[in-house]
Amino acid sequence: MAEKWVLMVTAQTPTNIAVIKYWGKRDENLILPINDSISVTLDPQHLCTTTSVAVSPAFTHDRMWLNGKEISLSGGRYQNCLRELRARASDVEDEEKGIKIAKKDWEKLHVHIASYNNFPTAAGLASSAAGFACLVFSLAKLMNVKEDHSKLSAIARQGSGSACRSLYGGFVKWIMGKEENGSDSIAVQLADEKHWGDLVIIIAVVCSRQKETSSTSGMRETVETSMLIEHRAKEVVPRRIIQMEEAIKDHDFPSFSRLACSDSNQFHAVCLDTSPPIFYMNDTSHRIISCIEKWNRFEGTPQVAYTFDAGPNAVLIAHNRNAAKLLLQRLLFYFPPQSDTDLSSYVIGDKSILEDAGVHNMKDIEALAAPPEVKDNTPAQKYKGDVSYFICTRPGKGPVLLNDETKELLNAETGLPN
Ligand SMILES: Nc1ncnc2c1ncn2[C@@H]1O[C@H](COP(=O)(O)OP(=O)(O)OP(=O)(O)O)[C@@H](O)[C@H]1O
Ligand SMILES: C[C@@](O)(CCOP(=O)(O)OP(=O)(O)O)CC(=O)O
Repeated sequence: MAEKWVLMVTAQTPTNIAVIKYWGKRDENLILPINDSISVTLDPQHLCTTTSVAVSPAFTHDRMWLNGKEISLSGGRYQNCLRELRARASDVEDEEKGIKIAKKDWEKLHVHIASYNNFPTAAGLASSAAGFACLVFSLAKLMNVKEDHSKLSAIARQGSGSACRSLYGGFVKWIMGKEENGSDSIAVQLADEKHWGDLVIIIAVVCSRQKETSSTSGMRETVETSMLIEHRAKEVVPRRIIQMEEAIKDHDFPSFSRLACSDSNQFHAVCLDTSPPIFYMNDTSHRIISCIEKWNRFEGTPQVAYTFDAGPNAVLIAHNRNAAKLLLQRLLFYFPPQSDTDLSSYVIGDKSILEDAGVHNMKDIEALAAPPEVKDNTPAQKYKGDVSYFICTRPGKGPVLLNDETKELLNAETGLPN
């Protein structure tokens, strides 16, 4: 009877978008980068991973289910995270359930992990970042690992580099570090999500199919073949990191925007400088860039920043709600949905921006006027159906424990997926 218990923890972790990009490793196994990077954590209300982890003497081996399907934990990245966590586990006691786990028992006990992403996996929406951050955060709680978030970030980093930045909310810097063992390659919070609460983020999901070149192999090929990457890592990024930290501290949107857009463009330029070249953006991505650039120039000062990760999806950061409203009107004007699409599934997340934009139904989209920056004599071309959907969100908080039993992904008695 005593051996039948299951102890479980459930947590939720956000994803993040880099505004100064990580691209290139100096150590493939430990996942040590060749430059610092800075990201904005996205509101977990709209994009997040939920993970339940459980331990029981009845479990015969470590197992994991991702979005309902069992996946193998034999990969080096999962193994590295599990090993690092087990090595730091402490005594655990649950008086209510009469459970006592001694520190040394963790080496023999097995865990079950069930995780769910509320957005497409491996589609360039940083599922690996939220996923590994959540795995490490929830297991650390289960195993009573008494280390701070920065130390945990160094473990999440070994699952996926960008995951280390998802251990914090708001604005986060991943310090590349100098040590060979990676102990100083950690994430730190620059400012929390309330610091610059005016920012509104709209993601244009251009394509949610799985991508051709993963970030991992893409950056390896860049480091091996690009001549530009060294200049970027050594000369350009260090200066941009200092400027970006200043811009965030001072709420200086024009600098923030110029740095974020330039850094995204340079990241895609080093991808193009890779042999064979890597194309992550497509025609729709390029059209979105042109639309933002034209508008920012017309206004004389940036209204919106754009940034693209290893895929065609655009992440657009608007200065404030008014800029977000004008942005959404432009996006819906150029990229209206297919006629059979439902507006409520075309713009998801924080739908209040849609209200601000005065768009309540498909007719309102058809009635949108061409933006004033479009020259009168050239009719604006529209690209119906080229965007799958838009997600409206904002900067958000870091990982949290969930105490709501209805959110648990594993059965409290069997430890198997619900
Ligand atoms: N919730 C999760 N828990 C644990 N691992 C996850 C989770 N979600 C994704 N992963 C891991 O991350 C991998 C996907 O990472 P990949 O880098 O290919 O895509 P992505 O993170 O969505 O895109 P990108 O990093 O370019 O933004 C999955 O195959 C899986 O191994
Ligand atoms: C373009 C990026 O999103 C690259 C992310 O790369 P990953 O963190 O997915 O790569 P691995 O460390 O190999 O798992 C830029 C960024 O997030 O900084």
